[in-house]
Amino acid sequence: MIEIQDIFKTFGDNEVLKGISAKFEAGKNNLIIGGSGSGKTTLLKCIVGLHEPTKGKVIFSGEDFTEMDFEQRVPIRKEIGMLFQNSALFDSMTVEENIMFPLNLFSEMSKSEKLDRANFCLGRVNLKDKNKLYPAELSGGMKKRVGIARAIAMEPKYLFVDEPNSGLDPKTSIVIDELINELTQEYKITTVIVTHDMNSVMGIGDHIIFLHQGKKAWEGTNKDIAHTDNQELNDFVFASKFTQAAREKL
Ligand SMILES: Nc1ncnc2c1ncn2[C@@H]1O[C@H](COP(=O)(O)OP(=O)(O)OP(=O)(O)O)[C@@H](O)[C@H]1O
Repeated sequence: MIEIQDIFKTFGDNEVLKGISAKFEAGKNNLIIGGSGSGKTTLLKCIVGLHEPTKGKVIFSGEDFTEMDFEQRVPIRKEIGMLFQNSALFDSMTVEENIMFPLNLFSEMSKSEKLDRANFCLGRVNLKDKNKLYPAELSGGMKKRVGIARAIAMEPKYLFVDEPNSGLDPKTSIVIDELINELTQEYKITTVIVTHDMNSVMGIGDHIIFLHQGKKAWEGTNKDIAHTDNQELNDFVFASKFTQAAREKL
C-alpha cells in the first residue's frame, strides 16, 4: 500500500500539484488519468522520489518516504520496479543483459542465479529464448515486455508505469495491459499507472484517480466511470462521438 497525503509541487511560480491525497492498494491497478499538463507524470515522479514534493507526504507500507534521506530510501527503492514510456532499454545490451542490469546493481545473486532469474522473467512475459537479441531487433510490444521483465526482476512490491501503451497498436496494448494486470494480481504488487488510454481505463482500472488542473477531481473504479456526473471527467473520457455512443450501451 502506498499513501500520498496532500501533495503539492511547484516549479517556479507554476503550482502543478495542489494538494493530492490517495491510497494505492496492493494487488490493484491504480490508474492516474487526466488531460495533458494536469500533473500526472509530476505526481508519479513525486511518489518515486524523482521529484521532491513541495509539501505533503508519500508513505510506502507505513514508512514515510518523504522524511528519509538518500541512504534511508535505498531499501524502498530496491522494492520499486519502473517501466518508462519508451521502455528505456540499453541499446548496447542484449535482452538478457538488460534484465540482469538491476540484479547486477542491487542483488547479491551469483551469475547463474541472475541468469535463472532473467530466464524466469523472460518466460513470464512470453519471450523465452529471446535472450541474445538486442533492443533494435525487437518490436515496440516486445520492448515493452522486456521492460516489464526488467521491472519485475527484483520482485518489486511496487510497480510504476508511465504510459504503457504509447506507440503500441490497440491489440498489443491490450496484451501489455493484461500482462501488467496478471503480474499485479499474482505477486500482489501495488501498481501505479499513468495513462491516457481509455481501453486501459475501462479494461484494468481497479482504482482510478482523475487529475484536473493539479487537483484530484474524481476517484473511483472503471465500473463507476460510465455513470459519473463529474463534468470534467465526462468531457475527458467521453470526448469523441464514438465513446459517447459506446457509453449509451453501458
Ligand atoms: N521539471 C519541470 N520543470 C518545470 N516545469 C515542469 C517540470 N515538469 C513538469 N512541469 C510542468 O508541470 C505541468 C504538468 O506536467 P506533467 O508532465 O506532470 O503533466 P501530464 O499530466 O503528465 O501531461 P502529459 O499527459 O502531456 O504527459 C506542465 O505545465 C509542465 O510544464
